[in-house]
Amino acid sequence: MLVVTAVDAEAEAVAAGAPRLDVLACGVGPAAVAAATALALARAEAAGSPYGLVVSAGIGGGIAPHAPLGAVVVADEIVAADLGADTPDGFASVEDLGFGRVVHRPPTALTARMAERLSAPGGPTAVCAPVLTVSTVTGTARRTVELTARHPRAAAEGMEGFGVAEAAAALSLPCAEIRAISNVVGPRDRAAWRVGPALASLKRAFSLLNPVFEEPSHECR
Ligand SMILES: O=C(O)c1cccc(C(=O)CC[C@H]2O[C@@H](n3cnc4c(=O)[nH]cnc43)[C@H](O)[C@@H]2O)c1
Repeated sequence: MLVVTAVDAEAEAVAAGAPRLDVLACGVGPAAVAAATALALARAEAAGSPYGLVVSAGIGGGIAPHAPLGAVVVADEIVAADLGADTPDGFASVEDLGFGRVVHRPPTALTARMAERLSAPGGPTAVCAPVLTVSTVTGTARRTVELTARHPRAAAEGMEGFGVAEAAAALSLPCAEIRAISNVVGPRDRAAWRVGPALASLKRAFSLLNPVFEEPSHECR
């Protein structure tokens, strides 16, 4: 399997927890990761050693009350939350508009196994819920209210999951997403960010998840 992160610090945390996995830092935002992930997947396939699963991993914003700082969110839906049109009647997604998709669903059995493993004693607080992908980080109460009204079950926000999922889907591969919570989604407050503890949670999560990724049905090819 291939794990895709945005930045090197996230890739290092994943590799420290799961040293045998292929991990690639592909840049920030859905477009950067979609392009780099598609290239990596296509190259692996052309070389005769295709991947069987792609996982988007990194830090993310936690949506109250679902995901507190340090928690780990496993996506049961990977949602492009701002891909659409602003209209006088509110936001219309590209799916509403009839020319695209805004949700990828990871394999249910895989996300259930991931959540189960993370709930082991000594593991981080684990939540299985939709994770939103945005191109603009939420930084106001108004935007938070708007997003949570549209996605009441969502527990986290990041900037890459949907891009990774689109690349995986282009090669007919399953995709999963995992976010370790570094900040609370809401009015911008850089001083409240806890990036170090979130990276430690990400590392711990991947060390717990190793056995799941080595199970035959999700085996790296
Ligand atoms: O300057 C800011 O206010 C600010 C707020 C949140 C994130 C940033 C970044 O530039 C980091 C983006 C990077 O980290 C992931 N991430 C972490 N927290 C969030 C979030 O609350 N919403 C969206 N993305 C987040 C993201 O996946 C990127 O890789 C700056």
